[in-house]
Amino acid sequence: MTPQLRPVAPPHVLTIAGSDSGGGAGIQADIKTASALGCYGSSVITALTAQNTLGVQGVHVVPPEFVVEQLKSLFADDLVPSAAKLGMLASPETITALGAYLASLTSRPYLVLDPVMISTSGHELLAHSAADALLSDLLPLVDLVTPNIPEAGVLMGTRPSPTTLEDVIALARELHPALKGPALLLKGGHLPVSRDAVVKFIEKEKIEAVWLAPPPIAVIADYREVIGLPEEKPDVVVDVLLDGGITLFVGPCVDTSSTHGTGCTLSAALASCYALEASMANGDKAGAPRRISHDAVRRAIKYTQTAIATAPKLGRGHGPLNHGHCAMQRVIPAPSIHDPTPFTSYLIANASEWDAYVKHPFVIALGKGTLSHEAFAHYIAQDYHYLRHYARAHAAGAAKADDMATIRALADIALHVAKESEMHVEFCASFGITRAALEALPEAATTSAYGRYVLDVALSGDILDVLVAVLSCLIGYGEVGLWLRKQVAAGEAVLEGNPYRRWMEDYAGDDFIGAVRRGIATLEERVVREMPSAPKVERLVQIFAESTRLEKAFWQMGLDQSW
Ligand SMILES: Cc1ncc(COP(=O)(O)O)c(N)n1
Repeated sequence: MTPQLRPVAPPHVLTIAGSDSGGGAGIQADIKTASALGCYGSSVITALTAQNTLGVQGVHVVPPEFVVEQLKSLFADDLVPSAAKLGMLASPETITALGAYLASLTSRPYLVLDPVMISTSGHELLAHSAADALLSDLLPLVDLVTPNIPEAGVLMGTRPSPTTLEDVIALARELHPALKGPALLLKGGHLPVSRDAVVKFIEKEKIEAVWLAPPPIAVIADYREVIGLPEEKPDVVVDVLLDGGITLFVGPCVDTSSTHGTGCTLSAALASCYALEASMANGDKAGAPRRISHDAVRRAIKYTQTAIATAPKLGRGHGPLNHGHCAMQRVIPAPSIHDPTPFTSYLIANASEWDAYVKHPFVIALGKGTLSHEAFAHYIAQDYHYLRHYARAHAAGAAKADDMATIRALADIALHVAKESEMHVEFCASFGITRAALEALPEAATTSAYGRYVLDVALSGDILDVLVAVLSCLIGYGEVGLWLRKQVAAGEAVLEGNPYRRWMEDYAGDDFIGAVRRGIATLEERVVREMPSAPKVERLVQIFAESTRLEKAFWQMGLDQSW
């Protein structure tokens, strides 16, 4: 199935950097990153490099006036980015020209500067003497700067050679005020350390750490100490964020030579994650806070790490990263004020039987009060059976969730379903079917097919599968409830004297609609967090379409009173 592209404007992220003919770093890495993270990428090119995984064979610097001309084309009230990253700036003249242009803007995009100086292959991409121009002309305008340890040394005018985490943090603390403005993310990739060292440090200094690597296991560390073993080997990379406070981002150290373009990728991911968050908060308008959240930093680092860990082995030297590992975000944008529930909208748009389900003849007859008692009684008794499976599916989902919010959301719905089933018992009583008779009634084939499909997905799938399998029923009934309410207002359905009035009011009521909203929010948050791959999205689309088809068959079973 081909996912439909949805007409939602993605946040715009600009890269001001050099071109890498090899495609692993510079402009090429940045645009791939922006696209993979669901942003629109544009570029202002400062230099062309003849480059591959082995090294840089040549550099052709773009005249500074032409760099500014490119910027003017974008900012001429046409393609104005909400965030920009600056990478290889090539010359002090370009830095000065860029600084003057950016300072002249009435509203600057959020700016992330990766002070690229030397390529991984050892080629000088910006003379160290340009550090002064960076410090005086550009850094005061920038919101976040992301040097690695050697680049931090050049900006400080010293040659520090930190050997411990303490040294790295001291370097960050010394450099930050010298930058005169921007937040600092000092990347620790050049000095992997052990998890033990991180734990000791954060406990001693009482500072916050965000663990992207498996967190340390205290009893194992304790055991090592007791039996006198040396500390664990250096297996994590610590990036230090100074933004008023200090936070360590601790990620796994991946043993690989595929690291070409890592700095470019991370800074582009930071600009993208900022832009995504700003678009969620402010609909991509000016006035978003010029401060990147720790969650956005965590997401950008996580994206980059996965790109390193899954890098294809290309070329004979330092290979490029795998930028496309979460490229599905191109078609499923993050929630924004334009569309707060893009993933749910996407699932519905791809479920061809959605309308046939929510506007089924059973529903129409129920709204008019013309549905036969027998048809409704058959339906409600089977729905009682279905709800057992449905409640179990939520409980299975709660058992698979790994965070309290999701556990609570799913357990709440399981409980809600159990309560909802009491309405069925009461309805059945009014039709002369006792609770005992109801429970003894066999499941119709359609009930088994649907109930057990949902349960099967819940037991065999992951948490996203569960959330999607139960969604069609949850939001479909809310949709039916609200649609019937509108039909009543339009004179197409009736409440007065309708034997199914309570059913209609329950599914349009605040209690049920609140559960629908919470279900949608849980799914949308999860999708943003997990960034599922394109094949995973296809699987989710298929699960939703299948449960929608089975929902439609369920109404039909009621009409036909079939077993
Ligand atoms: C055009 C350009 N920009 C930046 C880098 C730095 O990337 P790396 O340090 O991974 O070589 C590069 N090699 N080429």
